[in-house]
Amino acid sequence: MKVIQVAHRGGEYPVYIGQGLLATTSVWSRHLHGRVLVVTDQTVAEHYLARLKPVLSEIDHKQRVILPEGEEQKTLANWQRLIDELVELGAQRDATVVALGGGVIGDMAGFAAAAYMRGIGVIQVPTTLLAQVDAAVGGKTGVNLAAGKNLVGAFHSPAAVIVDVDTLTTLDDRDYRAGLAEVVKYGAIRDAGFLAWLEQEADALTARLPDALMEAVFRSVGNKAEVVAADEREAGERALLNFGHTFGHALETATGYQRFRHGEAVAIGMGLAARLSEWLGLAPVGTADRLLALLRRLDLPTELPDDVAADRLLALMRLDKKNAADQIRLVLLEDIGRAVVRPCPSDDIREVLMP
Ligand SMILES: NC(=O)c1ccc[n+]([C@@H]2O[C@H](COP(=O)([O-])OP(=O)(O)OC[C@H]3O[C@@H](n4cnc5c(N)ncnc54)[C@H](O)[C@@H]3O)[C@@H](O)[C@H]2O)c1
Ligand SMILES: O=C(O)C(=O)C[C@@H](O)[C@H](O)[C@H](O)COP(=O)(O)O
Ligand SMILES: [Zn+2]
Repeated sequence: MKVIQVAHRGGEYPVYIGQGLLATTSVWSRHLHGRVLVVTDQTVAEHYLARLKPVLSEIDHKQRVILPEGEEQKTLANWQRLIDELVELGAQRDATVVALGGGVIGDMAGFAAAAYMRGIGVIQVPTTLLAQVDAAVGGKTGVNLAAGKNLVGAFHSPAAVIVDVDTLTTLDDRDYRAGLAEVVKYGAIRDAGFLAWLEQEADALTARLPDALMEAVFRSVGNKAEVVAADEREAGERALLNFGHTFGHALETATGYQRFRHGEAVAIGMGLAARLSEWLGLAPVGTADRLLALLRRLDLPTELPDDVAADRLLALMRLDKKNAADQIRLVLLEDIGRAVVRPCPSDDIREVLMP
């Protein structure tokens, strides 16, 4: 097992990465306090809820809630359901929420923990690649609105993150590949050496070879941990983690959170942001093609669908949380491994939305 410590304003928390951790009581014991609410979704419950038995057997007051799955379920209504479950459990300030699942469960359960009694503990137990390399670390929690992605939420650091890479064996191909998009993101924005390694290991990664996969998870979490420790509340550098997301979130919202996985929308968005970076003369010619080639090798989508209008996407991008002074602010590349945030006029953005 490897452990990465993540610093935050209240102290630090460990991210444990290894095999068989769901049932390793010694990893869990010092982080479980008070009454325990385990939050998961149907598919994850079928695969993994029983594995928590040894860990939960000593807890007298516990409850589990199994939510319907999918991005369209990351709603205030389901968040409210979690709050109601905490009340019914008699959870007090010392209670613990266990978020067992992908990023949807992690964001929603984390937000319930952030809000209930103004904040109780949460242990993030990510079971998708995307959640292991990104969503579970850093304390961003929240839900979507019909008007926009993650528009309601809070920063709430977990007490611990338990990454059991064994869970990735049951993940379907589409969700696995979606997770690779966020892995590529770290290489693109801040770690050119990692991107070169990903190019070398693309086949091993699509085949889920254990050594390559473990290395990808570890290096991704390391990158994320460094960024969020330096800028927990997104006052500066953390915004770079939003590379591809301004386009991606607009695409997810425009399609009712039902057509694209988050990672797929981010892959399309990273391609657009890279093309725009080149068109603006910010990144050297060839930067976008290199990134797009890697995304395609990983079987990720890179093109906008024909039936989503550019003006609809632009309208949704105006609601992005990075914006200020009525300007859309985008994460752009200066090169592979170097990113910046820049205000961008709509006419420039149209260049890549309507090429
Ligand atoms: N908080 C953050 O910093 C952050 C970062 C990145 C993404 N996110 C959010 O994460 C969400 C996307 O997360 P996701 O890609 O994990 O999607 P998800 O949570 O919807 O999970 C995808 C699917 O995989 C299934 N699943 C989960 N684990 C499984 C396993 N081990 N075996 C088989 N099936 C399994 C789920 O039931 C679901 O159907 C988005 O809402 C995104 O906004 C948040
Ligand atoms: O941790 C962050 O910061 C990120 O931006 C990571 C993103 O991958 C993630 O999708 C996040 O939820 C986006 O946050 P938002 O603030 O743009 O909604
Ligand atoms: Zn993301």
